[in-house]
Amino acid sequence: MEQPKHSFKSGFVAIVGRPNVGKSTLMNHVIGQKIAIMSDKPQTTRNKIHGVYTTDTTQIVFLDTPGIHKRKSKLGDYMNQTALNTLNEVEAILFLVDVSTGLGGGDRFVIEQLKKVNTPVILVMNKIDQVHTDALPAMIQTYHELHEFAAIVPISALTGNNVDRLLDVITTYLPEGPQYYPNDQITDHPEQFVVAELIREKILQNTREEIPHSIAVAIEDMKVQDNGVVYIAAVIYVERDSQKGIIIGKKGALLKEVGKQARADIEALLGSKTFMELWVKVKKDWRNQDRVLRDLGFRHDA
Ligand SMILES: Nc1nc2c(ncn2[C@@H]2O[C@H](COP(=O)(O)OP(=O)(O)OP(=O)(O)O)[C@@H](O)[C@H]2O)c(=O)[nH]1
Repeated sequence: MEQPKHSFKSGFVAIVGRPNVGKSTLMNHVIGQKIAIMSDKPQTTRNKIHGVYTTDTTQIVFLDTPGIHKRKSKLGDYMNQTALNTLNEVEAILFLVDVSTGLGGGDRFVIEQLKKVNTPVILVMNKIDQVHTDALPAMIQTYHELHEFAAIVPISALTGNNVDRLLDVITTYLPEGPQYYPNDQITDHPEQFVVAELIREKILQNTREEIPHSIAVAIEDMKVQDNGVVYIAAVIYVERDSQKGIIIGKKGALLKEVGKQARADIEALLGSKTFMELWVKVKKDWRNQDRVLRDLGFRHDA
């Protein structure tokens, strides 16, 4: 994946909210025809990707964080540590509430969890088509007193009212970053693109110009093992033997460091322990080989 020439902003945003507040409706509206990735396979990881919104200048990856919605578990009133880890890692959290039913116990529970993380929380007051606008200021005040939200955006996910503004607000919280996903690729394995991109990023961060941005990372295997650990086998493709040597480093030191740094990010993203194997292979002129490009999940315009 080439780095875009102009500045590109990207990042992960978690959506939280009790059942029925309109999370799926919002996603359908935002992603619409631009739907890039929707996995209907049973979850291989705990953080499901809801959808990916891509424009010329931005990519927002929306994550579902199932753990936070649970009021009770076997351990009682406990909070899923995985969900908390995710919420700490994302750029922003969208907290959806339903203004037509008002503030409920479910909302209060989620707010308590949100207080445990430092990530900016955008309060999204959904279903404003169901209430008179005069009623909104008092509702906003009620939420305002419960938590210090980074922003409060009233919307109707159903009609699309004010959703553009919500996207603008989200964008202000995104750092400059790569386009993690291709524009129009439909895949059952959305996580693999991100995992590959994170490994590639760590290689570039740990090397100098001698390793071009054109290196590619292909995920050969990614599966959840019986013990819950996600096994990842990845191949790093370079064009020359000298590049292979650089990436492996003295006694494998550089590759080890790349693996360590990538794993930390990947574990935070997936919410699971991982075991990762990395290989470096030389594939001369791989950039000109169409089939290889497709195997690597590359866009044709890349
Ligand atoms: N009037 C109105 N109805 C909405 C709006 N957004 C969602 N709904 C309706 O609310 C219901 C629940 O919406 P969903 O998008 O399924 O809610 P969800 O949060 O994804 O629900 P879970 O999957 O149970 O977590 C559906 O009947 C939607 O049509 C809105 O802005 N206005």
